Amino acid sequence: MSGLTLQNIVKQFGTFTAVRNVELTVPHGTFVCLLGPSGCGKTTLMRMVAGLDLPTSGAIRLDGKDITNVPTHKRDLGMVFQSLALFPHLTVGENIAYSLRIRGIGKEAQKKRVDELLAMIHLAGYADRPVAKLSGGQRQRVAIARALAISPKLFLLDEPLSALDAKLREAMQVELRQLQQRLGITTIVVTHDQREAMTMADTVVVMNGGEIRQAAPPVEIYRRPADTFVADFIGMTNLIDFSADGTGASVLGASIPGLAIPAGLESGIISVRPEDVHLTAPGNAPISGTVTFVRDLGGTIETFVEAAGKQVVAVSMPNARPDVAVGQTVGLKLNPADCVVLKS
Ligand SMILES: Nc1ncnc2c1ncn2[C@@H]1O[C@H](COP(=O)(O)OP(=O)(O)OP(=O)(O)O)[C@@H](O)[C@H]1O
Repeated sequence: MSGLTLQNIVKQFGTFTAVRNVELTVPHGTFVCLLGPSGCGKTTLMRMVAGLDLPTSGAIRLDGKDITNVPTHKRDLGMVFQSLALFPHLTVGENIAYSLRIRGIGKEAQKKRVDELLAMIHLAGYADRPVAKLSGGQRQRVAIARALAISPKLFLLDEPLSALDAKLREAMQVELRQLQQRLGITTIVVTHDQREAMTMADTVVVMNGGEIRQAAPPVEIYRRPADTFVADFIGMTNLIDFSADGTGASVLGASIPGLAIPAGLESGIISVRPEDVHLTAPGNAPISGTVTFVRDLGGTIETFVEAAGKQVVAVSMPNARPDVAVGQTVGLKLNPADCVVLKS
């Protein structure tokens, strides 16, 4: 298969298991984000893909070839790691040309490639600038260009945008994704920022405790989280207890017929996105509650409702603004198809 395959990767540091039984396929030309809280094993996994660490067991294949024991410099990688800063005493052009120069590529070819890359990162004409005179965003673009100079098969970035302020960071996320799409390069990015992962990735790999909890396209991670950890980590969802009642489930003190509960499960948690909670008149829906807070964010309106002692959030667009006030009793409609039964 063309692309990267991780087969049953385990990494132990002494008796501590930092990465456990990771199976992952990254098809050629796709963009994967490794996402998870601090200490979940993202960097450890990335370092093994880069050849900076050896797995305790398991195999890594690139385009079908076993590269588990191949040293980093023979893996055909471009890397942007936090620890790999630009060379401060070199110019922008010299930084980008570095890996071409050590491969013995001629001066003319180096210059041509540097100009090509500078145009790609919107810094045409910057070749002779000292890197010390660049802004944070410009530096990050130069680090990206330097990693891409040799046209690697695999592009690895560990928290590449974390040092940038929020606005620049968002702009760079779009830029990085566009660049990757233009080049069609297989790319893996480590991040702990769910919004960043959802913006850029074809596949978001959510990790916790050294394990992959879910690997899926952003929309699926968002709409159909696999378990309570993923739902909670992605955030802004309603996590509601249910108990099976024969025809469906009892949720917030009311019966929701048609909710598909796996056989044998008597109770658990469902995830319902706030945009799938529909507010209606109290007699119009099985669940009723009291409005406790309304937050108008301009683009969306969030209505907080307390039902059966639990807080539920409903999100509406301004063109469907709910006519409700704090203290009012409302009905809550949940469509069984929008309720995701989570693994614990
Ligand atoms: N060389 C090492 N020796 C011992 N333990 C290590 C080593 N490297 C990482 N660990 C441990 O392995 C676990 C995973 O670390 P890792 O750096 O992969 O997490 P991470 O998800 O990248 O976190 P962060 O977002 O904070 O960088 C952590 O508990 C860490 O302390």
